[in-house]
Amino acid sequence: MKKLVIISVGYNTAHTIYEQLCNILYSSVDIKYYYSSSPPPTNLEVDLILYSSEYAFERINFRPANVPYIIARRSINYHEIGKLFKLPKYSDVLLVNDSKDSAEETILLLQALGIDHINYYPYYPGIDNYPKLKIAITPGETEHVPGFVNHIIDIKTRLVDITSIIEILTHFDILDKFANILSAKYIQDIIKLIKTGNKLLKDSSKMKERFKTVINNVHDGLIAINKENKISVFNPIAEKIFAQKATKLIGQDSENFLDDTFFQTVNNPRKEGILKLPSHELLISEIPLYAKNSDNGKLFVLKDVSEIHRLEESVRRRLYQEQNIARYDFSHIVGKSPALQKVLSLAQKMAKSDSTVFIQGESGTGKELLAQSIHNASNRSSGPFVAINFAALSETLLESELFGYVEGSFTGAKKGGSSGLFEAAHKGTLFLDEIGDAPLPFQVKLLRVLQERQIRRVGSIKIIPIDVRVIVATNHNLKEHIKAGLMREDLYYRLNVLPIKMPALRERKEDILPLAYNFYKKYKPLSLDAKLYFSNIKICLQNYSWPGNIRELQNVVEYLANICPNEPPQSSDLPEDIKSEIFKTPNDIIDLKEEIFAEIKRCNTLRQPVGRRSLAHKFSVSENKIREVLNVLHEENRIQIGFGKYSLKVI
Ligand SMILES: Nc1ncnc2c1ncn2[C@@H]1O[C@H](COP(=O)(O)OP(=O)(O)OP(=O)(O)O)[C@@H](O)[C@H]1O
Repeated sequence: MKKLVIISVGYNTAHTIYEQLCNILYSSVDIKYYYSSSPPPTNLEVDLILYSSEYAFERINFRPANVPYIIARRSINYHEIGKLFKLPKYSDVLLVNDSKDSAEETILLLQALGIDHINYYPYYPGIDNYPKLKIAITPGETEHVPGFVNHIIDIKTRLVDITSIIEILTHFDILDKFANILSAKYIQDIIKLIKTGNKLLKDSSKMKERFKTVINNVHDGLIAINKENKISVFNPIAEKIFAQKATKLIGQDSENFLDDTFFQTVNNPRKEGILKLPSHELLISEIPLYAKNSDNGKLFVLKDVSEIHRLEESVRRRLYQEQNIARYDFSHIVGKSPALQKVLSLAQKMAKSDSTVFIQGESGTGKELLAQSIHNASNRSSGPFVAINFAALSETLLESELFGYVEGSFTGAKKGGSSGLFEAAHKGTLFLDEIGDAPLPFQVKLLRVLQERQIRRVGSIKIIPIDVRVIVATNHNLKEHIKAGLMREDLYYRLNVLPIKMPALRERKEDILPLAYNFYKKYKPLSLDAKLYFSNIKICLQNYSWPGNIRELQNVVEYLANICPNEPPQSSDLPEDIKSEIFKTPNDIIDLKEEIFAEIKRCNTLRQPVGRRSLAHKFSVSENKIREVLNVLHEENRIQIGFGKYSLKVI
């Protein structure tokens, strides 16, 4: 069996990389690992050496003659970085690693991933000038964290990234055999990441959004070409980008598929460039495979440029939220339906007052968007907008998070104590989301604070006055909650001062298409005309009940933009949930459908006029019923619907 040796400075890194590679290669390659305090024997038999970093390569003097080597490119351990999102903006932290280079490299990597709301200060053994900070972040090197730090965030050892793993597989000539496992592992990693994101969902749904941003960062197209210039890897994202199946291309000469323009794009010293395709633009990076000792082909990493813009936008948006700023105002609320316009005009009046607004509405109808808009139209707009989600905060955390605490008030309390979210909202607006989920014992305290407009930090006797405008939101029927003993009646009446109800999307069908166009333009700014894009599925979108409201519509548009990036989707391309609901046709329509279809066909053959009115007359049903039947036939792609007497045609 071929032998691979991992060389690293510390044990943690060596062991983590060993586990990662065993997971992929266990039956085909014999893997061993060594590190500075357990160096490899000089007579070691080895076919390939993997140095964990440039630093390990320089530091550990193990260079057997004629043995090829790879210096690993390493990526952040995506499972762990959720912890960093919880740090407030501009936190000063030490980034602790085993060397200057690795500390600086980790900082760059984290920043490149969009985690740039923190001020990082590198720290490593031997450094002589550093701030004495309380928080340290380290990728698995906890033993180097200095004693004055009292909060260590271990984001665990960085893993070998997919491009280096492909280099290793190529070297052992087993890339073809493992390509599938590799992409499966890669996908598994992403699935794990999504699972972590789901766990965090309990903490906050916003956290999940941020996770998604990171997941998207690893969703790149990959094409590998071996030294004979044949395509050896063509991952699912590349399949989508080029609308080609990997099974057709693997083993083919790359020149038969990728033309000169593709190769010219990366023919520059940076090995990177933008390729303009008719429907979108791609950022292509070329990575030589196993370049150190011999040419073993190359890997191309493809990123959709509009996707990069979208990610940047979304990271920026998250950071705004971090700063307690309301990002949206009434101009961001899309929709002209009378139901929505009525709500907006009421909300604009409410914005001028300082009384508590009580927003009721199903999940995903835009309650937070409305709350932010009210804040921005109020005379508190230059003050903070602080959102608290009761569904996301555990009962034990609530009090300290909201009211703050003093040093020593409970185990784990920070030195010097901390202010709470009520104080953070001083002179601004406090948005209490999912108020129906606030635990009963806490409701008493909340009521007192709302009445007295003053708080006391946990463990303190000092009273702090607060000047906040309160907006609450709920998707529950709180009167039912009161009956069920889940909500205090006195709190309910304290909050229900200016009630306003966000209508569900199915109650304002006129807004569905404008919203869909709006989201599509955001996802694919360079693509097809939005109206044209949705032309085949307009009726389906309008007929669906949208239980998840605008958030669900947003997701469906994103889904379609991925599934049908280059051509307008058909009704068959819609997600299963939607298809199963809208194609569930009532019996009377099924009974009529075939007869009406036969009648249209007969009229078309005889070149006789046929329209809604004549059909309603012939079958003695209302024109509305005929319209429903025609819509079903149209969705089934059996007829075309136009205008006038000859408007109906069998396809
Ligand atoms: N009228 C609208 N125009 C454009 N985007 C909208 C509109 N309404 C909602 N959205 C978008 O839909 C998503 C869901 O909105 P939001 O978070 O405000 O809903 P919510 O009712 O507060 O949901 P939940 O009850 O689940 O917290 C957000 O991304 C928001 O920007």
